[in-house]
Amino acid sequence: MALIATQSLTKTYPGGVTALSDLTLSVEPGIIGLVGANGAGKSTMIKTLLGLLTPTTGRAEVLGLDPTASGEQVRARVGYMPEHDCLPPDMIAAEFVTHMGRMTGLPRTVARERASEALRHVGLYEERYRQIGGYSTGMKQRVKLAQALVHDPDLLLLDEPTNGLDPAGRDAMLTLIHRIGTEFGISVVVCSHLLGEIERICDSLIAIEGGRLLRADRIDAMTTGTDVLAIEVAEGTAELSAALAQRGLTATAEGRMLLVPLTDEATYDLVLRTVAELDLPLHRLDQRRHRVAELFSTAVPTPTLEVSHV
Ligand SMILES: Nc1ncnc2c1ncn2[C@@H]1O[C@H](COP(=O)(O)OP(=O)(O)OP(=O)(O)O)[C@@H](O)[C@H]1O
Repeated sequence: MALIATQSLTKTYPGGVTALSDLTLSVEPGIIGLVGANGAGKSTMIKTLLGLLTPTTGRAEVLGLDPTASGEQVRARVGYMPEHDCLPPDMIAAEFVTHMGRMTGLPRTVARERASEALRHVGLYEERYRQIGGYSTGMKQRVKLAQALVHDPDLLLLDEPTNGLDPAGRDAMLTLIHRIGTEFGISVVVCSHLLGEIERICDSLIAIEGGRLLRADRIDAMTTGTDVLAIEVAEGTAELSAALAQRGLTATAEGRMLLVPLTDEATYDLVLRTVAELDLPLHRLDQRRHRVAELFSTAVPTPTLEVSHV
């Protein structure tokens, strides 16, 4: 069974903005990145999956349930971390998370135990009796994550969990999300406009732009090998390029690398032989892989979408 599936999902807000347009996708359990520039429709997608927004047309399915018809059942099995600050500053973290547990229907003592456990998982156990208002931004994000975990969900929907964090805080949050996804066996959908940072912790990606689906697939399927061979030598790049040309291989320079078309296995041998004959120190020889960022580069420029350069 798919973790999440949508068929022609479209959401137009009353003002006329179409935030999601004809989205059809299916993703398997795991850690899934929902990536797109600001305004791409990520939050709308999350709220639709939770049953908080009703699709204008089309349908969604989460854990085999229709969130429009069975919103409560979906929310009983899904934890949600909203994007914006929504924490009561005067409340003690342990009380707040317990309260959120009670809201999901847990008995008082169970909710209290689960709250302590969730706060331990996010690294706030020692600080759990402090008022939330005195917490740092990173700690507040962790409380939001703890309340999403308190009822032991099967799926977490995290809306921009690294928002407002410095690079070290972002790293720590991503490591924590990865741990939750891998060690606890909970599937996670993590929204971000920063492709580079979530790409490394996710198994799959849903890439959207202007409400339209660019691609939903496993990351390894998006980064298959290209038919280009990248060669880097410590010195003698021009010399190598000329020698390759003599052997019928047209090399294009890209920074310190030479790129040659990879027609078959013989191309590797030809390059290796040429490098050896010229006695050049070879730094790198590998088949170029597609990068996830290429998904976005063919579409309308998205200045707010930061991509990794690997
Ligand atoms: N309640 C609403 N009423 C009208 N338009 C809305 C509403 N919420 C969102 N939108 C619009 O829908 C589009 C998608 O917004 P959404 O918040 O889903 O995008 P996002 O990818 O989550 O962006 P961000 O990262 O900035 O939150 C935007 O053009 C936004 O202005």
